[in-house]
Order: sequence, then C-alpha cells, then structure tokens
Amino acid sequence: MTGTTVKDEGQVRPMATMPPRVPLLSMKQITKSFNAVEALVGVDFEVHAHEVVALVGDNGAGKSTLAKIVSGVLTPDSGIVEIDGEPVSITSPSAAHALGVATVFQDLALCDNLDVTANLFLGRELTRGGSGLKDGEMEQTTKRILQDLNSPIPSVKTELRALSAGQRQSVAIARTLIGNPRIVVLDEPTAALSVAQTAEVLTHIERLRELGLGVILISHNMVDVRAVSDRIEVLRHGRNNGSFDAGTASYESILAAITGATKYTQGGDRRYG
Ligand SMILES: Nc1ncnc2c1ncn2[C@@H]1O[C@H](COP(=O)(O)OP(=O)(O)OP(=O)(O)O)[C@@H](O)[C@H]1O
Repeated sequence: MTGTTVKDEGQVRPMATMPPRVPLLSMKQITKSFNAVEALVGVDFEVHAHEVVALVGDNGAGKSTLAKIVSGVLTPDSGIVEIDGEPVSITSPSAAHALGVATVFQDLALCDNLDVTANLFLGRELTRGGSGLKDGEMEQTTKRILQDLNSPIPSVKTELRALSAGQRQSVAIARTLIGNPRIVVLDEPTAALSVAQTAEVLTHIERLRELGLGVILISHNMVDVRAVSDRIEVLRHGRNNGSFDAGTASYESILAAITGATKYTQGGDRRYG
C-alpha cells in the first residue's frame, strides 16, 4: 500500500491507524542454482490474501523454479520463506500442503479413468474407518467446490476422459481446494485452451481471490495476466526485473521488463537501456 488513506466499508481513514498488512507468503532473497546455472538470484516475492499475483518472464527466467520452491518440490540454496510473517521450511510437497499451499502444475496430475469426485479426493479419500469410502460426502463436497468456483461441469460422476481441456483445468483447480489451502499456485493454467475455456478458468481465478486466497499465476499470456491479476512480477535471468500494478501498467512497460529493455533494481530505481 502506498497511499496515505484507505477505504474501509465506504469510509476513508488514515493509514496510520491500520495494522501492517502481513503477506500470506513472503520470499526474500531466494537463490537457487542447478550446477553452473543460476536459476534464481536474490529474488523477492510476496502474495497477500485476496490477491492474484502474476509471475511472468521469458523462457528460462526462473518462474517454474520459484513455483517449485513454494510447492516444496525444490528447496532454495538460500533465502527466507515466510508464511503469515513466520519463517517456514517447505521441504516437501506434503510440507507445502500442510502449510496451506496447493499447486496445479501444467500436467494437471489427473486420472482419465476416474470421475470428477474421485479426482478431487485422489490420495485424500474420506473413509469410514476401514469400512469403505464416504462417497456421498465426497460428492457433496465436490459439488460445493465446483459451485464455489462457478464451474459449469455438468456432473461430478463424469469420467475425466469425457471432459474438455478447460473442464479438466477446472477440476485441477477445484482439487486444490480440498484441504482448505490459503495459497494456490497455477502454472500456465490457460496454455492451449480455447477463448471460451480460458474465460472459464479466469473466472475460477477470480473466485479464488473472492474466497480470500492468495493466487500465484504463472503465465506467458499477457492478456490473461492483465485481465485477472492485481500485481505483475517480472523475472528476467533469475532476477526480479519489475513489479507492476496490473490495473495501470502498460503492456509496453511490462514487455520491456520481460525483454530487458527496462532494467530494474530493488528500491524502485528503473533504468532504460
Ligand atoms: N532441474 C534442473 N536442472 C538444471 N537446470 C534447470 C533445472 N530446472 C530449471 N533449470 C534451469 O533453470 C533456469 C530457470 O528455469 P525455469 O524452468 O525456472 O524457467 P521458467 O521461467 O519457468 O521457463 P519456462 O517459461 O520456459 O518454463 C533455466 O536456465 C533452466 O534451464
């Protein structure tokens, strides 16, 4: 927040009376190398509740590496990761899950031969203590989550192989909501989708924000990014190279940061080269 006043239920009151807004997730000076390749060098990144932050950059910029660190797939060589202002070690995907981080990777990790409900609860089935599954409860939860996301999937009993690419992405996003996460990471959720399917997925992302989650959106598609994000963070060659308000930043300025026409140093100094 940079202004001197904030609106609260229609009222404007001085920011001085507001408590500091602690990010849901804060990453500070994150560094990660793969042998000689410096994938991330001193990267800062944060996301708040009710916020969609897009992570953009050219191929090899370090987006997936940062996402994998949030998801517990990779551990950083150095740097600090905080959740709710408290330092955490995200040492595995299950540790990430326990900390409230859910991720949809590009491969979606869904099973074609299972129905929508079974996919949502895959590996986390509700059981009756050894005497079978709570099928009814799982179906009801699946329906509720799909409603929460405004997903038009006709039946939770439909096998995945019968769904469109957009509907499969919807199921993958719905699956993240099992376990009530607070941070959702979406890796290229609209790649290879039609215009209508993309619109559906963007609606889901907006719903995630309305539900109070912090969303990290990795995407190459600037139209999608600007349509749905609050903030756009640019990585270039593994380094921060710009932070933009999605509502006001021009396409050209974001592109310049991605391509390196704009050099960015933390502290806000931007040089044009
Ligand atoms: N497991 C790995 N082993 C070696 N190098 C890796 C590994 N993972 C990533 N890299 C390298 O780290 C750098 C950052 O890669 P990363 O996949 O994070 O970029 P990206 O921004 O997600 O790119 P893309 O948009 O192409 O997916 C690249 O140079 C990549 O080749």
